[in-house]
Amino acid sequence: MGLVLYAVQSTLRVFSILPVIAVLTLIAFCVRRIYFHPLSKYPGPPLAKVTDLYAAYHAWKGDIHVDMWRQHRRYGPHVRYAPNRLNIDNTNALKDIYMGSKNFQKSPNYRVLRHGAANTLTMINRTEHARRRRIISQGLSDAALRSHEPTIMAHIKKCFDCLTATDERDLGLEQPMSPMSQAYGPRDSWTPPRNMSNWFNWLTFDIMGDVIFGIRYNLLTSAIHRRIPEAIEHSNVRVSVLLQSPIIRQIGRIDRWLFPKAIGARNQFLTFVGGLVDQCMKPECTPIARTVVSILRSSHDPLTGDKLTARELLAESTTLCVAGADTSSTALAAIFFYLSHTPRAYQRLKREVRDAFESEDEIQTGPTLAKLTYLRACIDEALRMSPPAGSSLSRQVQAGGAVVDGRFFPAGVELGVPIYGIQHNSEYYPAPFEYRPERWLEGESGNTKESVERARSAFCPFSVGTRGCVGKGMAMVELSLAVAYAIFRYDFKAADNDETLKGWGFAGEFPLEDHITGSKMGPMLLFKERDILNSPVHTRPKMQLPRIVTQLRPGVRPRSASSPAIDFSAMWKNER
Ligand code: HEM
Repeated sequence: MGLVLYAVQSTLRVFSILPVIAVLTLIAFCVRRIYFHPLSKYPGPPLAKVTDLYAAYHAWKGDIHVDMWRQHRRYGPHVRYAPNRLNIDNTNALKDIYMGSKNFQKSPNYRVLRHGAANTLTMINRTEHARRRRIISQGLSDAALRSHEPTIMAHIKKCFDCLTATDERDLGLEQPMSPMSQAYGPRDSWTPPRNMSNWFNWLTFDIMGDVIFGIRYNLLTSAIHRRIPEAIEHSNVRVSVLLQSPIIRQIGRIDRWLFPKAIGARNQFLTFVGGLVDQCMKPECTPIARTVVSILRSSHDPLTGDKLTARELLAESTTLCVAGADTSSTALAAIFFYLSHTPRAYQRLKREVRDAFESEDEIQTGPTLAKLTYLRACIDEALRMSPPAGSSLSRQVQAGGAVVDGRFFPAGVELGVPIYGIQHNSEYYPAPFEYRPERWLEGESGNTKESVERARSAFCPFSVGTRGCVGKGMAMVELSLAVAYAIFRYDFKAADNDETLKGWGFAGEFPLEDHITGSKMGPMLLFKERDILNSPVHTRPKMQLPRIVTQLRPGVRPRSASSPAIDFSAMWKNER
């Protein structure tokens, strides 16, 4: 009996000291992370030094890009933003991490972004990635872009035709549109306010569907698939949290009950894209024009001769679709937001574009568009202030360590440069919260060659180096054509009650919630057809440019002697 009592008492004693052991272990764990970690000498938010749940919280909230910027203002250029992760806010780090030493790989956390097989964006291993990228680049090469351009332009025209439709009922059309000129006459009064985030989401998804798969989603004209961009936004909330703190998924899949809506949305999207790829892979599917998938199906790695398997093709096309649509629509919404709230820039851009072209059919990539330096400056300035992917893209130091910004970092540590943060660093951009396209133009507003180069050196909305955006050329074509076309053909202005400006914007900027890419609202804009007939007569000589074919899926654009092959890389050569 006494023995039993003794056993019970001992058990109770052990149980009573368990919480004490747990607390001591936790303290030891925190002390180790704070004081005995290779990053312990770097400052940062106290909670972030102990757990990556700090970063996960801001990813969930959507203000991680702004918080990273804020922490640099508080602690300086080096901020420990998670126990094993350091953010560095200068151009030395941008060069060293993304463009310099080969001793970096993407953070293993990128695995949470995978849909089934690994893809170019989520691949960690450098050699594997290089092989895959050599194949993917063929689908987005300059030659491929030239064949995609008429499709892109046709969707842009359709978008503005729809959103300026005289008949409001047309906005919810369930049928594919009839030829635009018949269905939509010119509008000579202001449209009601249009939510441009929606319109640009629909536009860019239609473009990606057509260019990648040769399939029309028709989000611009039909409500049937409009839930897809929303589904991606929901899904991104969960994934952005897991990217910061993958342990949330590893511990008993608690993400399933934290984000049930996001998981449902992801499955909805994957089923949708899976269906598209299935259609494209059928032998009888022969698209009218070249699509990215049709190019990738027949491409092989020039070094190894490898081709993509069906599974890899699915993973790649899904990624291209998401990576390309979401980001470009955010960029477009930001550009229109800043133009509609900066009359000086808007007026100057109007003059530049309207003087350059005599008819909308002249608007295409080529020497004239490339000469529109203010247009390019307006786009860059919007990408600087509201980068569609604004947080820090972590890279892991490999065996042997790496020197970054003059300091040595051992293997296993993760480093990154916050994109929104460095693009708001006043060392590179005086008055960083002001929309000033002129800052990109040498000789204007006191800009010197050095000051413009300094601004360029920190500009990284597409990231830089071998893991920089493979779709940058295509994105810049989309943005330039859409802005030039809208400016040429319409007048637009912000709605008086533009909700975009209220509530969740930061320092008067276009408000973005950063969940890997930015989710957005607005701007609310009104459009009116420009009165071309009564505008001042152009005095410049008419340029000999070929007309572009405007119907949807027109095939490869015809070339003539007056239409030299365009070197897209040269057009955007200032970019890295
Ligand atoms: C304004 C539009 C765009 C922006 C701001 C943008 C931004 C970026 C950024 C910052 C990265 C690096 C991501 C990282 O390291 O984690 C990236 C990578 C990537 N982007 Fe874009 N992107 C845009 C448009 C596009 C388009 C149109 C496509 C496809 C057609 C695309 C496809 C990709 C792919 C596949 C990668 C992975 C590249 C690699 O790791 O080799 N993006 N993009």
